Amino acid sequence: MSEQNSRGGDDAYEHHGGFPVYEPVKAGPNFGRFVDVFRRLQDLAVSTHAPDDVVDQAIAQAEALGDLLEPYKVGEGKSPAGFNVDIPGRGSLLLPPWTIEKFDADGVRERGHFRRYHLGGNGAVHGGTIPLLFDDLFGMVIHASGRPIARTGYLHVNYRKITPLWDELVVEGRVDSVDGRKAFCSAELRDLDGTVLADSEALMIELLPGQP
Ligand SMILES: CCCCC/C=C\C/C=C\C/C=C\C/C=C\CCCC(=O)SCCNC(=O)CCNC(=O)[C@H](O)C(C)(C)COP(=O)(O)OP(=O)(O)OC[C@H]1O[C@@H](n2cnc3c(N)ncnc32)[C@H](O)[C@@H]1OP(=O)(O)O
Repeated sequence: MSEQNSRGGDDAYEHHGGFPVYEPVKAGPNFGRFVDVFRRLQDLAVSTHAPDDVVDQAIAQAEALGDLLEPYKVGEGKSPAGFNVDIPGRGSLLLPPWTIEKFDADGVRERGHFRRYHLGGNGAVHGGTIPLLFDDLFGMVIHASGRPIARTGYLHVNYRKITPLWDELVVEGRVDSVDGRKAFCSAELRDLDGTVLADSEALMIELLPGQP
């Protein structure tokens, strides 16, 4: 069934701007573990200082792994990475390993942690990782609200406290108001005591037909 957009259109193509209509790519039973193994390697790649011969062995083994996987490369929208909401970070290594707790029209909440890979300085999460979390959340907020596909016009982040690695944290966002194609959104990142570590406001702009 097609849905109406803010201009009253009801065409499925219009709903997706210039995006292709993706079919869900279901992950196999071992894909979550596949992602976990690579997350461990990402952490180790940025937290080890191994002797040269060990680095040489790691290069050889990683190249062998690359050769194993290379024949299975697929285009955008054809890999389970990024499309499986039951896997932390939807199975995408770009995203931190957060899990969706709430996904409905009045907002989206996710719970998770940052890892060594996301280190900035002096034990804190890298300041560029937090906008990534918010930006992706706002994409899902738009999707959950039933609005047509949108891109981020602006994303403002206030860093209120140091965000720690490894601690369980919660992020929650919603659409606050809508003006034609423009959806004004907000979100907060909190620790489990409820302290706000960062908050964000974003303008999500509905794509016109054919816009990439
Ligand atoms: C991916 C699928 C995964 C599926 C998995 C399954 C479930 C998950 C569910 C959902 C998916 C979840 C996540 C998706 C992933 C990521 C989401 C993040 C989204 C992004 O990460 S996306 C990348 C960063 N994003 C860009 O790469 C945008 C580059 N940009 C443009 O592409 C154009 O900019 C465009 C097309 C946006 C607009 O262009 P345009 O020409 O159509 O429109 P125009 O400029 O006229 O603006 C219209 C009105 O917005 C006002 N306006 C514009 N910009 C403003 C600003 N900065 N400040 C204040 N107002 C602004 C104007 O003033 C006017 O306002 P008014 O109408 O009142 O005059």
